[in-house]
Amino acid sequence: MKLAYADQHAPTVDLIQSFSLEMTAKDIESLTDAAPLIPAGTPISVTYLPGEEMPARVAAAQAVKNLGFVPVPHISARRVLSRDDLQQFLAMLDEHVGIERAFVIAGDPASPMGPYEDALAIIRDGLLPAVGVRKVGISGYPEGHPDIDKPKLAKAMHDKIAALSDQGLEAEIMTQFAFDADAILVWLERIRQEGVTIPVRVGVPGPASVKKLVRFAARCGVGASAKVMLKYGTSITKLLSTAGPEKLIEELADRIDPSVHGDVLLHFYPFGAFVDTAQFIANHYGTAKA
Ligand SMILES: NC(=O)C1=CN([C@@H]2O[C@H](COP(=O)(O)OP(=O)(O)OC[C@H]3O[C@@H](n4cnc5c(N)ncnc54)[C@H](O)[C@@H]3O)[C@@H](O)[C@H]2O)C=CC1
Ligand SMILES: Nc1nc(=O)c2c([nH]1)NC[C@@H]1CN(c3ccc(C(=O)N[C@@H](CCC(=O)O)C(=O)O)cc3)CN21
Repeated sequence: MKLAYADQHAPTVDLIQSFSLEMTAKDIESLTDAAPLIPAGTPISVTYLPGEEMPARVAAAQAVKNLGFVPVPHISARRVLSRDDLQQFLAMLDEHVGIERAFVIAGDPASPMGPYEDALAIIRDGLLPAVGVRKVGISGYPEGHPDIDKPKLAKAMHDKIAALSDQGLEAEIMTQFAFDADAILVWLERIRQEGVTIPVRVGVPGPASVKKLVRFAARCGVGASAKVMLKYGTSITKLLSTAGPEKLIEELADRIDPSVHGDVLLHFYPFGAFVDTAQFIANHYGTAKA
């Protein structure tokens, strides 16, 4: 599938082809409204946030599937209360949805709420292929992680890729969102030098008020300094103004060299503004026909 890239600047790679999106369990109505704007077959992640019930997450994945998209349920290892709970969640997804993809992440709790310490523990448990999962997303941190040092992140990435490969599963990286093209490009180059060849979906924010961007950045441990936000195309003094990722995407499209940065796609984080994000993508990059 190729999407038309409507910008004047011809990208060196077709960065926007087959982008992915993210929703929460609360976004089913927005997903339904936005569906005509989104190409069939688009992967749509369903987050695993605290305070959501399992059936709501399953219903969201079901809506994704029914509307013609590919559900990518998230599993937050440290938030899983027991192996039974995880098995139940996966069985519900299998029965009511039918999933071929999932995304595994440790999660923010400082210590595990159940038996799974990290994403690797979920993968190693082997429950995913048993319910038909064939492709698994893992994290990536273009700007590093505030609480996990670089060697630990690199080791975790390699261990997860190896464990997925051992089970015959495909792997891809979906990164934490970032505002800084330089940081993203340097990180991509580094992981490729370290031998990571799997596709990377670079996480970018959807259009949002500067206030919301700064709030989410603080909450997620992402840099949003005055300097970085200026490069992104806005100013942190204009808290109520809206900023989209168009400059960041244009810069990435101009500068990504597949021989250096590998296979790179985009993943949009709407932060609650799902319809606005789908509209933004359709407006800027062409309505998406397979
Ligand atoms: N990228 C994203 O979209 C999201 C990221 N997160 C963040 O991801 C972090 C790590 O997840 P993964 O990259 O899947 O790690 P991971 O499961 O691959 O673990 C890597 C290493 O970091 C340690 N670790 C994991 N979570 C930690 C935490 N909260 N505090 C301190 N050490 C931790 C693990 O024990 C392991 O040694 C979470 O802590 C959270 O901050 C959470 C939700 C979404
Ligand atoms: N470290 C870390 N922890 C996370 O939980 C996290 C990340 N990183 N990176 C990005 C994703 C995206 N995440 C989220 C978290 C919350 C909403 C959410 O609650 N949205 C609200 C409205 C948004 C608002 O607060 O204005 C909603 O109702 O959907 C969405 C995405 C969580 N994520």
